[in-house]
Amino acid sequence: MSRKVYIFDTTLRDGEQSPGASMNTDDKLIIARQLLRLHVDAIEAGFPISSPGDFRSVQKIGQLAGDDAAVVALARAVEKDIDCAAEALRGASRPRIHTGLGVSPQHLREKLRISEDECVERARRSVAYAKRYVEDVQFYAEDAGRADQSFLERVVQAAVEAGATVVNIPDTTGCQLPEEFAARIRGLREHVRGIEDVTIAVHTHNDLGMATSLALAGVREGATQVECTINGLGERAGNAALEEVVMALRMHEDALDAHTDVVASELTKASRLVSRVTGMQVQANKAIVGANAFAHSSGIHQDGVLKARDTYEVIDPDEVGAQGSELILSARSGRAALRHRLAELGYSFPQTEFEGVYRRFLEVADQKKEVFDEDLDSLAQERERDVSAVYTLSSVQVVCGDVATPTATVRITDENGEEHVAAATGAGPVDAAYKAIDQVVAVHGDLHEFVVKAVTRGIDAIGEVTVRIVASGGAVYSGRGSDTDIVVSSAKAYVNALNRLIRMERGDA
Ligand SMILES: CC(=O)SCCNC(=O)CCNC(=O)[C@H](O)C(C)(C)COP(=O)(O)OP(=O)(O)OC[C@H]1O[C@@H](n2cnc3c(N)ncnc32)[C@H](O)[C@@H]1OP(=O)(O)O
Ligand SMILES: CC(C)C(=O)C(=O)O
Repeated sequence: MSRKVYIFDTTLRDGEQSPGASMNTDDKLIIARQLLRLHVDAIEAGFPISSPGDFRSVQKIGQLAGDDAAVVALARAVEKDIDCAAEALRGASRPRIHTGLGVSPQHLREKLRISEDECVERARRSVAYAKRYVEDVQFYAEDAGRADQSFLERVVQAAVEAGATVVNIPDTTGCQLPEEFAARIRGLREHVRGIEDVTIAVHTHNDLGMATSLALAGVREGATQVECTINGLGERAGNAALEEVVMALRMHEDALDAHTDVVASELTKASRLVSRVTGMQVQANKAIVGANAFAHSSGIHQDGVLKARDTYEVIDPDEVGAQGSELILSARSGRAALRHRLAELGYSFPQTEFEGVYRRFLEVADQKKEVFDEDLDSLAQERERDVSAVYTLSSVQVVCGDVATPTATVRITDENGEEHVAAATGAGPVDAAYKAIDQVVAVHGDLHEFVVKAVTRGIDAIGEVTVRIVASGGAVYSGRGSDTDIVVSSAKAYVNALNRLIRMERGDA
């Protein structure tokens, strides 16, 4: 059995420090319930001295969690903060006070304005003070990533001697390389006496986009607690994303000799919940939980995934509670994906006809970012109509606008393969196109009804036109056409209705 890595979720504390992600107590409770469903080991619920609301959040989450997770309250290395944290945690089954201070030259000199000796002394005192309230005291060495290593070891030694149960080594500014951070953890394990009896935690930030790598580098060197947030929320560029850490540890359990007890199938739900509650959108290409995490839009990838999912997917979407893989149809898609999606929608075409559908699909896809199911319905139905066509509209070109006389030129191919070209003017571009069509097609019907509607989404939607024409004998024929250009849809619909009229008159409808 590999080592267990404790997942310390700080979505409600560091995550909430993301600009724009503030949460009230009710918001925090909603998220805390989901964290419990995920089986995280510790929930950092807030910073009680910070505000009465955060105090209440810690209190309520302490009551909610029961024995299922440690509930953690943050405090500076300041007695009144620790008193307040202890008070908020009163009644929690598994309370933990998380106290500490900056240890880098920048933090000592510029922010705290204290000497190294004073820092060591404050670390010792604050841990010992917190121990008066709770057994479980976690010490953080803020900005450890930029600290002098031997000084960091001195401070951590003091915290361990004062009774810290967990020592948290943050790369607060996310500036280290993974191997540098790993060396810090290694150094601490080699030089701090008694550290083998405490949990080493890593708390990494994403300023260089390496928060997850940094956390895993720490785990490789013996850290057994990772601090992380859902969706990677957190101060500035955020923290290590919980979903990334959990899935990376699942995938590399043997290499890292480590596992977590997080219920991975709850990850997608957790991500969506946090996004909804905080109003912080998850970027589409976010690992594990982004909208595109299991979406494939290029033909080569789609073909591969259709043949065997693992050609391009290393995580089964079900494993993280996502709703399966998705094929996004675009101009980069190939025949395999189109044929597959058409079949799912209930359309199948012989190979010769399919090539025509594919060509039309590419024309539409070149005009649209994404081809939706409704577009495919339209394309497939259009193809089904075209198959029995007497006349096929090859192209329509119009000149129109408020100063031009609307003029249309149409190219129409008849059933013998002969191409006809005609041009006409009209009251508008559609009227002009219909008059040009009338010059080529041997029959005529009076336009009785003309309806246009967008069948797909967006400004680049496919517009579908339905017409009804009345033949000289009074019979009514309908026709339908679709295209991203509604003049083209209109012309196709008219030709489609005329084809029906002709076939009926010939008796072959
Ligand atoms: C790395 C991290 O993410 S740590 C967590 C960051 N989170 C937050 O800051 C959110 C909650 N913070 C707050 O609500 C407020 O900042 C409070 C209540 C903690 C303090 O408020 P104020 O008393 O008004 O102080 P202010 O925020 O202006 O400045 C922070 C003070 O704490 C000191 N301080 C900062 N960290 C520590 C620490 N770990 N231990 C001791 N003192 C500290 C600073 O040096 C500064 O002291 P100074 O006023 O003597 O210069
Ligand atoms: C409070 C500590 C752990 C922190 O958030 C940081 O150093 O980034």
